[in-house]
Amino acid sequence: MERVFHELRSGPAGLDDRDAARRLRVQGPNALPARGGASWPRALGRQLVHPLALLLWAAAGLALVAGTPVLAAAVVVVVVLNAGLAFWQEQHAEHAVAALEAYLPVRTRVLRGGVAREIPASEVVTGDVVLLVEGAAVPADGRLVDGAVQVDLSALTGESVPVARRAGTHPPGPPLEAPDLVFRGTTCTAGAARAVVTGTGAHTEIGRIAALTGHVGHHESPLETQVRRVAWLIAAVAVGTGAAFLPIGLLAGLSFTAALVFAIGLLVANVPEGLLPTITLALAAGVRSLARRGAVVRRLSAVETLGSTTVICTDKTGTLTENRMHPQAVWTPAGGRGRPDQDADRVPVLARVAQRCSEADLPDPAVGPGSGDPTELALLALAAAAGLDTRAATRERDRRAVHPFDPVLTRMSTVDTTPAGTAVHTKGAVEAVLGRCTAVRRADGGEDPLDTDGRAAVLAATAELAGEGLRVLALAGRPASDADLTAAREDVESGLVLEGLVGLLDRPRASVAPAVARCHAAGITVHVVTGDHPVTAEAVARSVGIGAGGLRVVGGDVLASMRERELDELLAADGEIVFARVAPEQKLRIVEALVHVGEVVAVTGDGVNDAPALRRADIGVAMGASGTDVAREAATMVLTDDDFATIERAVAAGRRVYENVRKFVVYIFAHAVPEVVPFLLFALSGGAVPLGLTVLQILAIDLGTETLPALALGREPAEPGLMSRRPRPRTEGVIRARMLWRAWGVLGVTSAVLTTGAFLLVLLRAGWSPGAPTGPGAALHHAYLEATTATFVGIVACQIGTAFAARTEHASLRTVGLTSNPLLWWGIGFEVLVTAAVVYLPVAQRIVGTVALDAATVALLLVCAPVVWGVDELDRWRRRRAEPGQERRTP
Ligand SMILES: Nc1ncnc2c1ncn2[C@@H]1O[C@H](COP(=O)(O)OP(=O)(O)OP(=O)(O)O)[C@@H](O)[C@H]1O
Repeated sequence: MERVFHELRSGPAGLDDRDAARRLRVQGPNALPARGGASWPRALGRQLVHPLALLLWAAAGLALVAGTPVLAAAVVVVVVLNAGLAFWQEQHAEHAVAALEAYLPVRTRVLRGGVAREIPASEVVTGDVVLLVEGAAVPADGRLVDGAVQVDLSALTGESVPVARRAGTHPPGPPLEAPDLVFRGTTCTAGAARAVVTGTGAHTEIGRIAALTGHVGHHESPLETQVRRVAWLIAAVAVGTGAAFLPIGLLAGLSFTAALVFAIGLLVANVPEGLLPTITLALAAGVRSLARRGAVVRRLSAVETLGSTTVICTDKTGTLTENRMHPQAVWTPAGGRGRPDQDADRVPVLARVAQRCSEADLPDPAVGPGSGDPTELALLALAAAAGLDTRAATRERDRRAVHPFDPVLTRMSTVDTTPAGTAVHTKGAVEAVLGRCTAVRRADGGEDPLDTDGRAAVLAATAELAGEGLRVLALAGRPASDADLTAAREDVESGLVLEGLVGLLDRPRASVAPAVARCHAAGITVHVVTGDHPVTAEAVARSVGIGAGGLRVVGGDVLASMRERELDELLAADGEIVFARVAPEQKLRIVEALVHVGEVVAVTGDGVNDAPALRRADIGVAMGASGTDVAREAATMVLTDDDFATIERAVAAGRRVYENVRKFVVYIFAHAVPEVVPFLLFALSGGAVPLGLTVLQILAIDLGTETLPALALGREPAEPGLMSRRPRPRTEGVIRARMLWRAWGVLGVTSAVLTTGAFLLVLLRAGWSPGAPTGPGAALHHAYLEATTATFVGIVACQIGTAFAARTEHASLRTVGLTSNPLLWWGIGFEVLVTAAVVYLPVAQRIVGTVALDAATVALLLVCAPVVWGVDELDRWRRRRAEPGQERRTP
């Protein structure tokens, strides 16, 4: 041991502050090396060669072979610009996820100059002595110098069974198997130990495993998988339509080259190559805005699952309540109920137990801010108010043995030296302590045996306090002998004398009741899963509105005796449930049953034992402020403020992102109809009606005018009524039949009628009749160019109308406000500029085949925008009237 300290120029008291600061400057922060910035060319390259891009490259090749270099070049421009945009979107998304780490600073406890101190894990240096406790992440590689812990090495070895590590022996062998070494990236699942840091940052085992450094990588979410499939389906349809156009075009009298050019145009226009990156970016934007509001989502794909949450299983303490406890009531067998500040005679006996049986530190200007479990802090406050010495140092000095708080036993005991001799001190849940008592304290300090009446009196007092929502703790003690120092826990915690009860008030957070109400409106069921007393839990649940439509209370013992089928039936029935006195392991059972009955479950947790339930749930929610590192690692989402209301906000955000994806899918799909109809008309009329749109005009729409409004729709604020609808069924695809009907049948057809009408109107105005020649050199050629330009401008105008229509799925545009998405206005502004350039700039005119339009025609075309929007607005109004309240759940 001395050797390792000597080598690291440190000691059992750790480093002093100046030495640590110096080492930090020399060694650099304890951070893993960032991923190489040089990977961007590859990322960009990937966008150029993904399958849809390859399809477009093939189209460009065909265009070249067909002798139309302008078209080939245009397609290449489409591919390159799209790749650039996709690359930018992906980088943006990746940065958003990487930046999340800043919201979750990992802290760790170290000894500096002999004093325990909490510091950011990034400031740990070699030679630091780190204090490892249950639930803590190991911040750096080190060697244990004291104590023993169980560590979960799965991040390094893949082996999920925790292994024991203890100070002492250090036989030769591979470091990962050394019995006294611990590693960064692993977590302690039990025990307590001190370790001296031997390596930080890149000089750790995990730092060496380069592959692990990029763990924030992007896995395709179910949403993206679905959309990718749809994109492929549409690509296949596009290829099919293109291929079908070839013979049709030939039959209608086109030359082979012209038919091929149009076939390629159709294909390029309809391949939805920009869809996927737009979705990734929308998810990332969702993740970023969530992080700013207290919910750090650790996977992009979780955002969409969040939106379909049907059940939230929440803790009580800290999540529904403030986690700041105050002694509100005391009760002693001799004196009965009293208030701690008024009935001073009842306090001292309780205070003596509270003073000793604790691991918390009250805030003290001389030592530092307080720390520890709020229950213990409240009891210590009671002891301090009674004038007892509550300093941790005094407590440690007098302590002879400790049996730590065990969430299954729900009690804790210590054996301490006191002025009156050695004594056992026990505190815990009333049932857990009362069962170990054989006597109660009399007013004169003597003892009375605990008989049935005495027991009934204690339970009645407990029920009364718990009914007021108080957390009730029983305090007990007895004189100890030397045998108690080494005796088993069962024996130490036996023959106790009950001193009395303390009722602690932990107020519900003000934000919770409204959030619960919003969950109910959104069709989400809220169950409470708590280790606390059933009556306390029920009172707190009711006070925040949980169980407004029926509340059942199920104790951990009842739960333990239930068969799986019974549990399934219990959970499938209506109403909400308080699971009380639940052991952490039972949480997993509840979550599994909920998943089994088809619910989408979000579950909260903070302890080491909660990790399996957090992993099993669809959304595991860990507490960032009070939870353990182990719970954070297992969770999908970490709440930086531990507040239940944040979960509800995250669900709302999840729903919003999902709906926004649908919005831009509607928008992107809608333009296919007005683009394809001119080709159909040409083919079906056997060439009597000339083609209403040129291939390059289609490309100009796809490229210049469409992308930005689609991106803006991904940022659309929440639509009114979003949280008064039922959760989306897990099986429901992002693209629904009704949505396609809206995109193609309503928006698409309206646009097609308008733009084709405009095209024919311009031709007819110039004296055209079906079959009249319109090709180069013909008298009607200029009118024909004017007419195709009108189609082009018409489609852009229709898309502007579509963008406004797509902003809401159900509500009217009035309810969201015309200006509530400024990004969309910017997008449309850009769209208009590009269109004007294409129509009026001579170079563009030459390439795209447009001619300048007169003001009257432009004015006429602009009317298309409000018409398309208006038709959809009417359709939404009709749907809202046809199904009033169908989307709402009866409360
Ligand atoms: N430090 C402690 N010492 C002794 N007993 C305790 C201590 N903390 C809690 N208890 C008792 O154990 C019971 C269960 O506590 P536990 O911490 O498991 O519940 P919880 O997790 O705080 O509740 P929730 O699930 O609502 O957050 C409490 O009702 C209390 O009676």
